[in-house]
Amino acid sequence: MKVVVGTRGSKLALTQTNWVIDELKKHNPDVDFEVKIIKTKGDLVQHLSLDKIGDKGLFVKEIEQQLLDKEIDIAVHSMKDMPSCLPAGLKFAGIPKREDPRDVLILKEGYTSIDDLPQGAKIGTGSKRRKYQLLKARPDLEIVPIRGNIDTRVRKIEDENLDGVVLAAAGILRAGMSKHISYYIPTDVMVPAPAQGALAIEIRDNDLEIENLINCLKDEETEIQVAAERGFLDGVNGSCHIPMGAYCTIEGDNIKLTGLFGDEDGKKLIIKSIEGNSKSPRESGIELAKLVLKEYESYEG
Ligand SMILES: NCc1[nH]cc(CCC(=O)O)c1CC(=O)O
Repeated sequence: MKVVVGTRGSKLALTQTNWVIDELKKHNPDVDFEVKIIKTKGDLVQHLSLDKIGDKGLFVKEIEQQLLDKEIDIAVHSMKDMPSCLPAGLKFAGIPKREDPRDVLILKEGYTSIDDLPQGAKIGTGSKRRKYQLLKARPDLEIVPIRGNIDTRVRKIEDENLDGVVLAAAGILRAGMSKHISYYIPTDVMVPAPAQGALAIEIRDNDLEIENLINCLKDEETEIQVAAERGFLDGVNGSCHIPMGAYCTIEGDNIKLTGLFGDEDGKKLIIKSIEGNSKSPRESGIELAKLVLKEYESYEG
């Protein structure tokens, strides 16, 4: 059997895709895998701020079309880049074990955490979720909008004379760049993006053969976390124009889900947690979203 795996061409996307293929090969030594790199709209507008172009699915549409057209059999993405709804005819296969969900600071030499940054230090990030949570901890910081792939963003510390940048631990770790990490931001200081650190393996929804092939990678705890966090995302109808995040932890049959939601300019920023059952994580996400939206409507500041 030959299986074609579609992916974006960024270093992170290729690393993630090769990881998936290597894992699948361990369980299916007789299958031939081929990587097909696909350019997406998101790759073509690297210079624009995501806030300005940001329709959902910027990095996935072209890849999904190739799945539907049977040009590829599997697409590998970062789950956090996936819109809530997949096109008709596609679905997620089993979700592999999540990488570290936290955000990290990559800082200029000498600095080691949020607390020892000098007054007014310049930190680069294009994400409102990261920006307003950083400002909550350190209102004096100057947040500088940046974009680009991981290498580019790390390089901007020197090129744009920043004191640091915020990135997902997962991307840095997968890219083998852990030595750059100065500080892991605790999830109670910075709520991660929904499903940050998890991979999405997308397939045709009637392709049983491929679905079974991927089942060996499935991690049940990750699937529970992703269902809860993406339930929250759907419930608040989140986008990249507002600060929004969600993080789920599991203890036995119980889950704890924390959601973050705010307005475009960070004046309202709500963080709320609920407990729920690990058998109905998505329902907890939707319930938390309702509670957060209610609080948002009556927010006094
Ligand atoms: N928004 C781009 C993106 N999509 C996935 C990751 C990192 C890997 C992950 O979160 O799974 C990144 C980079 C980042 O946010 O630092």
